[in-house]
Amino acid sequence: MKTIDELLADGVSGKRVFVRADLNVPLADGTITDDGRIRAVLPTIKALVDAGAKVVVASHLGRPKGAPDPAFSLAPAASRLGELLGSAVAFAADTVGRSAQDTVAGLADGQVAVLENLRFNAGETAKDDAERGAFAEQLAALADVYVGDGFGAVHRMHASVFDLPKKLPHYAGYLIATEVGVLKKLTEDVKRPYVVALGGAKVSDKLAVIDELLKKADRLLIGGGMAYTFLKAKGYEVGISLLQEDQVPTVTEYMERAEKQGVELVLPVDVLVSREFPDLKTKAPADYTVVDADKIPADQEGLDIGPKTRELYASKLADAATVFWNGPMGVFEHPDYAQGTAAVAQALVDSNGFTVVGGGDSAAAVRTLGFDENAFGHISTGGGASLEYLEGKTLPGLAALED
Ligand SMILES: Nc1ncnc2c1ncn2[C@@H]1O[C@H](COP(=O)(O)OP(=O)(O)OP(=O)(O)O)[C@@H](O)[C@H]1O
Ligand SMILES: O=C(O)[C@H](O)COP(=O)(O)O
Repeated sequence: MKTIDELLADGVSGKRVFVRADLNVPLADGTITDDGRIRAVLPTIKALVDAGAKVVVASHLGRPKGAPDPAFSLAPAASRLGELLGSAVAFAADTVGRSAQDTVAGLADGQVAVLENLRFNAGETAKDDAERGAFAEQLAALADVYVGDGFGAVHRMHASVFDLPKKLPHYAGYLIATEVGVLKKLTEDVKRPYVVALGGAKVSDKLAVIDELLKKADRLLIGGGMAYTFLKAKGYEVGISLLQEDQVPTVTEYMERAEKQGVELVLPVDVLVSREFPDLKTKAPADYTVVDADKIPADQEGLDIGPKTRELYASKLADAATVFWNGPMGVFEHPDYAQGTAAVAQALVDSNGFTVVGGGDSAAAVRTLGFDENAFGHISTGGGASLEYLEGKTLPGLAALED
């Protein structure tokens, strides 16, 4: 994989450099609640600015349905990027249309533009190679060189991640180089016990990873929205909790395999349940109760791990030599449901092992709950991406940069 240092050594002054970043930041009412992913790509953008490149930054945000949707505009991320750079950043109101073309054409050397959300175009995420390729062609017309630095999205077979680098000279940015360097350590000689904690809400994406983790980890702790598919597989009532019903047989098989292979698969023993999802805007006190994991009422949903589980998970993390944690243990955006996530974060801070936190929301949770980033071995910007990397999968965005 050629890195940005080689590009800089060759000189990029006056060249249009397309930087595929992951600016998929958490937003509340249009305000960024954690800018970690923007800060993570700054070294790459700054180096290009200093070298006199015309920097064209592109990213997705959320999961809009292939058409413009103001709720998913990248405008807040563009203005935050400008603040962090300390200079104005141009913003194109579309991704490949007239606004993008004019904005890029108007860039002076050392200036930065951000394009509107890549996923406002159906071609970005299209399954059809030709459709993706056609969109990549339009993106390629905006640049001379490609720098891949959106680590959080490298597991996606998307036009800007996979097809575009094939059409332009391509390099890996500093973030991708750092992320791969650290995660590689977890795939090569991992120190044991190796404990993996999994939670979050992207359950269908992440359940598949367990298949591979069962071969690698000594202990798996399951929390967050992921836990309820396991509790269901144990035959428990999960009420209206997040559930991947079609995955129940697979999860049953995982539990059997874990037992056979001597991998400890640890599930919540108690949970915080409520009749309603909390108000994340007002953060009004939630109306919840603590119940044992086999006593979830049919009309309620599990929104965090309970106090007994917090203690149990902390004890299961205490002797770990290596920890990988992806996905909050509960709806941490509301203070009443942040306790499980905070307990796991604290256990990592207390650990003497090498600790890695992966995921946009997990990283945001750690920071918004007031933990010092330096207390962790590494905070990865990729959730699904880091999990799939650990799985040993070929990631489209890395494969394209290696070509
Ligand atoms: N029990 C639960 N029910 C519903 N949502 C939950 C539950 N537990 C956690 N969540 C939600 O999971 C979300 C984070 O999940 P996600 O899988 O996206 O995490 P991540 O891996 O850190 O991020 P990413 O994969 O996007 O980088 C949070 O918004 C949180 O509120
Ligand atoms: O948040 C993430 O994990 C990345 O930005 C990728 O987003 P996606 O899961 O919507 O592809």
